Amino acid sequence: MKSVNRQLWQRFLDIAAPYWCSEERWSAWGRLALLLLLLLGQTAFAVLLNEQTGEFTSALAARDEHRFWQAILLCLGLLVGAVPTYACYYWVRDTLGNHWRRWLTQRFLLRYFGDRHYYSLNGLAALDNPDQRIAEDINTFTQRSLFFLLILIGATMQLTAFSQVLWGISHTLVYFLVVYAISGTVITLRVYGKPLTGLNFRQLKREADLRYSLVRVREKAESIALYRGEQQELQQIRHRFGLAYDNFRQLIRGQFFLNLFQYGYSMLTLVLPSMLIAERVLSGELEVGMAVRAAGAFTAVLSAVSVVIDNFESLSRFAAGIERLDVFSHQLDGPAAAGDKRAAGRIESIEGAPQLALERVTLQTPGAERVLVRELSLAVEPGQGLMVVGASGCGKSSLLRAIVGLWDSGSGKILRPHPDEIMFLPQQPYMLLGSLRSQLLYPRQERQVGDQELLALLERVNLPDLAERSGGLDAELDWEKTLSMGEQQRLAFARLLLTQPRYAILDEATSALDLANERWLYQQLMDGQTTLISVGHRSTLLTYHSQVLELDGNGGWQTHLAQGYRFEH
Ligand SMILES: Nc1ncnc2c1ncn2[C@@H]1O[C@H](COP(=O)(O)OP(=O)(O)OP(=O)(O)O)[C@@H](O)[C@H]1O
Repeated sequence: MKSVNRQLWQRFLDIAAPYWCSEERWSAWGRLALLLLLLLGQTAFAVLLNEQTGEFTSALAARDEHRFWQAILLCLGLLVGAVPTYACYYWVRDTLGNHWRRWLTQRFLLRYFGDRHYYSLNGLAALDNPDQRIAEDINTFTQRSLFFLLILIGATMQLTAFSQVLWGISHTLVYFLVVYAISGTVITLRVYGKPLTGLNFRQLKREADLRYSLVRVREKAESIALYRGEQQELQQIRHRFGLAYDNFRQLIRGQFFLNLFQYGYSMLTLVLPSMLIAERVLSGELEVGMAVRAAGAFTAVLSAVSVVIDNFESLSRFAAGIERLDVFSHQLDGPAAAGDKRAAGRIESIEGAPQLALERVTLQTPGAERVLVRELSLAVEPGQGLMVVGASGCGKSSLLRAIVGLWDSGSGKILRPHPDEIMFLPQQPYMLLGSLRSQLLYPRQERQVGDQELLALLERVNLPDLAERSGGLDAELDWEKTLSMGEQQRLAFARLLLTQPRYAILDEATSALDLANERWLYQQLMDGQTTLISVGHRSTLLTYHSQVLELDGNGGWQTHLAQGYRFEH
């Protein structure tokens, strides 16, 4: 238990500490200091109010009108200061939490998009739902961290302030409290600690899985509708909901036993302090008001020493969230940090080379299940296009992935020009959410290109009326749903013509087009300075390339001159 807790504490620090040392540290520490001041104010007001409550109760018992009204007036005066102190406390706390969340989200996002982790971590079994971790777990982390930090500090202040009051009234009550609180905390941690944290961890995952399956239905609505796959989807979503539901049922059960313990523990204290000092009040040694003060101080000290017990449910949820963020953070630090002992080696990458070349490249699938290409060496000189051919599943797309650096399992060396000089067109074009203008400029939105040039570009890819019928270059539509696959492929080609990279890698990028359109687009590309590397199943494409690389699917390969090559696939 001890080592688990220490680990958790370390994990917490790993995630939390960078913000407090960052460029925002001064405002962060400033806000925290203000919060502590406000907390101190809260404790002071609580002590003073408790004192005056005892005072006017004693005044009532003594039927002393003057003393009573004096205490009431003082109480009201204290409230004038207490109310804004309490309200400001929450305002400052939540503002600090919000700033921390912004900073931490930004940091995770940069790491997620850096080194293309969003791609390499995709589908990793150890890392479910990174989206939920970024959108929700970070928010919960920052809010809960402040919440617990402050209640711990608040509890310490409360303990210091009220235990003095209580000590002045009765030593027995203090001794009793210490034993009572320690035993309660130990029982809670021992009995409920692990199971509740585990259940909360699973709950977060299952809720995220459920949401993801619903998002998928929204994204793939048309395919599901065409297949009439509603029953299958419904079953799948029900299954995921069932898992979340069952886990939550277990959580409720665990929570029930925790509540039984918590309420038994705290309700006993309604009578215990009065029982322990009753004799001294009855004998006249203490005033009645003292009993009220003692009860108030007792409750305050008890809630201070019982913070773990009282907040155990949310603490276990917090611990589960820390674990999820910690795993995510380690995955973002790279495979070595995440403990990924991949069987295969890595293909070395050299960027900024004058031309594309492969030196003794052996390419494997990411999990090293299959060797797709063995010891491949070739160079693609400028103007000398390469066409990759072979039967379906032999590894053509995978080789292209390796060429652009997405896959690197294997050995050998790939030399490639600077990434800005290469553009990849996948078979399924990516249509971003945004205007027609941003589709054309993607992925470099910052370029200043005039409307006339963009309209001319649309004409060049045989989409002359697209802007007009869509409502102009700035119209925002769901392009993936409103354009046919062939139109999307032509739009993607327009990006290529606009960018005019030195190398274009086309993975069946014209598969949905008729031959005339395909010929027209390739011809446009040939007029520029772009060297092509294509995967395709049509022999008509050979014309635009100088060499052919043929893969046999078992690691074997052969190169041929494109001219005179006989297409067999
Ligand atoms: N992420 C992955 N993990 C493991 N294996 C994969 C992965 N992606 C693809 N594969 C496997 O790698 C092999 C090559 O796939 P690839 O997509 O490169 O084939 P291809 O030659 O482009 O096929 P097609 O002509 O049908 O598009 C296939 O057997 C495929 O199942």
